[in-house]
Amino acid sequence: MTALRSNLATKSPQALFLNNKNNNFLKTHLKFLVSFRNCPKSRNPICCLSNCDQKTEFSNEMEKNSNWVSIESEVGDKYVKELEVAVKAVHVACLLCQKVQEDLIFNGGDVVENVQAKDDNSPVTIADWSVQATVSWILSEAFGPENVSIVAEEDIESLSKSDARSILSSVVKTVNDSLSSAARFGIKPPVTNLETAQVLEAISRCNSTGGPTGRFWVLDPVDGTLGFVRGDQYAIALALVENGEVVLGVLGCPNYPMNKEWLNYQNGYRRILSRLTKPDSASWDGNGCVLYAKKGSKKAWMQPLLSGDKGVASARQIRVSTIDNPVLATFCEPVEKANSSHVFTQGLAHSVGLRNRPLRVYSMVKYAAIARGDAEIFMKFARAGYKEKIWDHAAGVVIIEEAGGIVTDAGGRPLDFSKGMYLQGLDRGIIACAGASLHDKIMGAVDASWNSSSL
Ligand SMILES: Nc1ncnc2c1ncn2[C@@H]1O[C@H](COP(=O)(O)OS(=O)(=O)O)[C@@H](OP(=O)(O)O)[C@H]1O
Ligand SMILES: [Mg+2]
Ligand SMILES: [Mg+2]
Ligand SMILES: [Mg+2]
Repeated sequence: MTALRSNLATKSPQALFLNNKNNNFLKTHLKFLVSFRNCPKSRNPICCLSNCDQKTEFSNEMEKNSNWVSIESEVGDKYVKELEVAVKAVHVACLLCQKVQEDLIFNGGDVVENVQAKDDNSPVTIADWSVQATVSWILSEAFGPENVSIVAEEDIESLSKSDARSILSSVVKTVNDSLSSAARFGIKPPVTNLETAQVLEAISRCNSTGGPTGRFWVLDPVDGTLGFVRGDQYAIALALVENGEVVLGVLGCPNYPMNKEWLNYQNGYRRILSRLTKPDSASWDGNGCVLYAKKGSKKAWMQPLLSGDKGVASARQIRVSTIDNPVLATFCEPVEKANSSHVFTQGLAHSVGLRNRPLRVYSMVKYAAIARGDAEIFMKFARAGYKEKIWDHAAGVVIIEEAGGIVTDAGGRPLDFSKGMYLQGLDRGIIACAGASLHDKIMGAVDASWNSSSL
């Protein structure tokens, strides 16, 4: 494992609200009775723990610490528990990442030590491994390890080597710190801290290779690791695939606040700095957001990321933009030219009349921007031979689709999540749009410019 010394830093760096229809979480996990009253803020029925007459020690602790807002649940009965657990796990993971990122960028965290290079020279950090271990542990606890199959990005090969002892102990500490404060999300922490072997086991348990049948989770513990180490945007992406179809998607975007203006800041370092130095600023709405959707519900939701001790609002529905005129549309693409051809998309943008500057943002935050209506088009054209991985797209695709958008390859076919860890058979690139009319225009432009491109 080689330490990554390249210029990573060159850019400087609830009360338990539960819908009363589907409080499976309480029934299956907390094992105590609840009563309901109407929440004045959300007008939804909320779980009123203080009225419980069968409180356990755990529930008392939960009440003290919990500021969890749960699922606005018009999602139907299927996958309710899966969605609740997934959203909670992503909240926990977001807070974990925020802490590690702040430590890395502002508290003198050791970049050389804590950011490593993989064989393909892409970065991996203690946050990537820690999130993978944490989410894997939470899913296994909730559903039983024998029922949980996960396809995820990271493995333990390099982490298990003798020269990685220090980074491994940082991962173990980060996982335990994160799980010990997970009660605020209604997750029961481990009775005692996880041992190193248990953390390694949780990471390596994510060794499913996916496929066309059965059920598996798809996890990108930190998507946009480069953005993460540069103090910029990144995402935590968790999806559930059943019989080759993405049925749930949850996307945590810790640096993408509810207020979209902050996304346009060109300097990620400053964006985070603002959060640290201006917590009371009127225009600063604090933390990031968590988006989620269930296939077929025709609804996608966004919750504010909970910072721990603050009160919270409930989720709100999100919808793609109604803009269908390319002149007014904004398109997103990867920051790194190596990940998608900026030259090709520039030509294409010109040919369809896109005038706005492209929004270059790391990670699946691009999918989030389309789903929230903050941008209209996402294009990714990787170099020939690059195989897109399912964890880089699964959660984002279902969220955009349920928010009213369209995601296909450049041949107009839906992305195929049934062929293992790669998006096999992808035609040229990925195009996500806020609506059918924009999508048609972009598809036409791709066909017109493809043969003259060098891709
Ligand atoms: N060469 C190449 N071509 C295409 N795609 C690649 C390439 N290398 C990496 N990746 C994958 O891209 C993920 C990050 O994608 P982004 O769209 O966020 O790109 S960028 O960071 O904004 O440039 C990134 O995800 P993470 O590893 O989770 O950060 C990779 O899976
Ligand atoms: Mg990724
Ligand atoms: Mg990743
Ligand atoms: Mg990676």
